[in-house]
Amino acid sequence: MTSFSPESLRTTLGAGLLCFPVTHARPDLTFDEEGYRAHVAWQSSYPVSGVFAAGGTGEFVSLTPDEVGRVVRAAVAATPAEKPVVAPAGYGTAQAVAMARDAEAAGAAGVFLLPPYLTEVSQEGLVAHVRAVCEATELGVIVYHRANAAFGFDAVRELTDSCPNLIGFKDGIGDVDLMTRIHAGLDGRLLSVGGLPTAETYALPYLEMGVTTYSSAIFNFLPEFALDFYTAVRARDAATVYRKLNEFVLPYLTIRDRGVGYAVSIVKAGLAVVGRDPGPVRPPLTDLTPAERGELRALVEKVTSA
Ligand SMILES: O=C([O-])C(=O)C[C@H](O)[C@@H](O)C(=O)[O-]
Repeated sequence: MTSFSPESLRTTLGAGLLCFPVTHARPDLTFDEEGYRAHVAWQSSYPVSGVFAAGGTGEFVSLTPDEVGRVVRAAVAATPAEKPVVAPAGYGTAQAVAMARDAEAAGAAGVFLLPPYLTEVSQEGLVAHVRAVCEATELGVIVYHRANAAFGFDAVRELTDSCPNLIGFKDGIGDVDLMTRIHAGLDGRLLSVGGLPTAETYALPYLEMGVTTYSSAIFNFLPEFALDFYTAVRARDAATVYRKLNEFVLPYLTIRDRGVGYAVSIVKAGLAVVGRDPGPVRPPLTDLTPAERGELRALVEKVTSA
């Protein structure tokens, strides 16, 4: 059982960088639990504020519900007890509710609610979906504003009024208007999380909208770089942030943007480049080509030898 109340989870997560580990796969695409545990143990030995198992970067969409349970339990086992592990929930409402319940049983400290699968959704339906998940668990819940789960401000306010354990809002759309409304209108009720692909790109301007933390996929393979970047953001050290954007993040985006879905594939490639190969991505994602991996290697070597 977790020692984190929804309120203590909100405060803890907001105080540092968030770790979103990739999910390790063997060449035959089965879950490589041993490799995953070693990776999470390494990642959570750094001063991150929380570990989000099997999120977008963790290829949630390609895992079966049974595998999600195994990944969450492996993450809980590999993470020091004082750090919260947040478990994913998603697909339709019934499946998301079942995952939220299992998160508690697995020893997770919170639930990360990913967008419903496939269908278009109305604001009313989205509110009912989130409310059902919040009511199914005592854990703090963070919703992911992305794709078809595009919340309007009224829906967010309605949910904060009716769901005391809704603690966080992660923006994966780049919705400046909404993030400003949440910051200005909800008086810190929700933890705002920066969650766009390669979140470092937006971290400094987002801080002005009360977004004190973000999910760093780069942290998977360049933890020191990602933590130094986060420290510079929180210190509002714009010169350092822009130097680091120029030396690594922006050229990295150029490689990432060569392929659809590469925001995740490039992270697994980055780990392979630093000698910690997590195995291939699962379909429908595709791996970087050898030439693209070579470019990434040159970029990583430049930033690690500087
Ligand atoms: O659900 C996820 O895994 C994310 O969206 C987090 C990523 O880490 C993203 O913020 C990024 O690519 O930096």
